[in-house]
Amino acid sequence: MSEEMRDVVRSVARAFPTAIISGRGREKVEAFVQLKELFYAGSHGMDIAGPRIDANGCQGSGNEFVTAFQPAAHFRPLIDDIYIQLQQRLKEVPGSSVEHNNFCVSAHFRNCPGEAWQDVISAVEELVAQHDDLRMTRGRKVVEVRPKVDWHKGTALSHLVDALGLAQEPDVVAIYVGDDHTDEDAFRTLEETRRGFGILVSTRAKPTRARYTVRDPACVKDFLSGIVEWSKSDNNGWRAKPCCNGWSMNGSAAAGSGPEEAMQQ
Ligand SMILES: O=P(O)(O)OC[C@H]1O[C@H](O[C@H]2O[C@H](CO)[C@@H](O)[C@H](O)[C@H]2O)[C@H](O)[C@@H](O)[C@@H]1O
Repeated sequence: MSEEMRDVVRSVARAFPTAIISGRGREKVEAFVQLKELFYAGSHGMDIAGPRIDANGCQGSGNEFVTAFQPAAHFRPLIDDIYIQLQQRLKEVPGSSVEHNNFCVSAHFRNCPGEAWQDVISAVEELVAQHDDLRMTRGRKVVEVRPKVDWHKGTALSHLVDALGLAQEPDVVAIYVGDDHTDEDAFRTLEETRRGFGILVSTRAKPTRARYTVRDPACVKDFLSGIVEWSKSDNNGWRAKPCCNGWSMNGSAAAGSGPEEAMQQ
């Protein structure tokens, strides 16, 4: 993550509750992003943590994160075992690699020569077939083993909205930005619950449940900067709150339009 992107994400998180929801293990994402203002959901949302909140609902002064929710915690021993087994099975497949993401395991084939990627998929399929409580999902040049629980990036997003007490708030709009196949779960959830909208990051036109598309991370940064500017305007109802669940108000009032208008700029 560039420093410019980190700065703008920090500014967004200081204005509104902001989360990173990723397929990676949570601590990897935290180490990569390095922002204590955020909520983090690793393992496709199966490992959720956020900043410590004090009794008044304000963000505490410490840097420590509070682990808030791990809906597949009991799967951890099985996932550890699957990681070892997959390493064993794929050690002869050139270019393959296996990654432990806490509550799921990724088998990568991005660097496989020729048709070797098919061996990766076959190995994962065979392993998953031996366990009724596991399923295989696909990402970009990666297949993953996940617990068969009804939990994904979309349910994690809904959980955060509920847990932060925002579900009943009028005029709250959740915005989810993502570029991966697995982000479609969150786009779909927002569309179905009408809690907000998704933004797909892609240079190619493709089927998506996201309402909008932007080309690349530079466009995402511009959009987030627009959100930060809008947050300073009188149109932002959160400005009336002294503090709330991990964000605090700062910056001066400025004329601005809504998030959707920022999207279209
Ligand atoms: O954060 P997400 O969009 O949910 O991505 C989750 C995956 O992230 C990592 O894979 C991605 O980066 C790899 C290179 O570092 C690339 O080969 C892969 O195509 C990308 O999806 C992570 O390695 C995977 O385990 C996660 O599933």
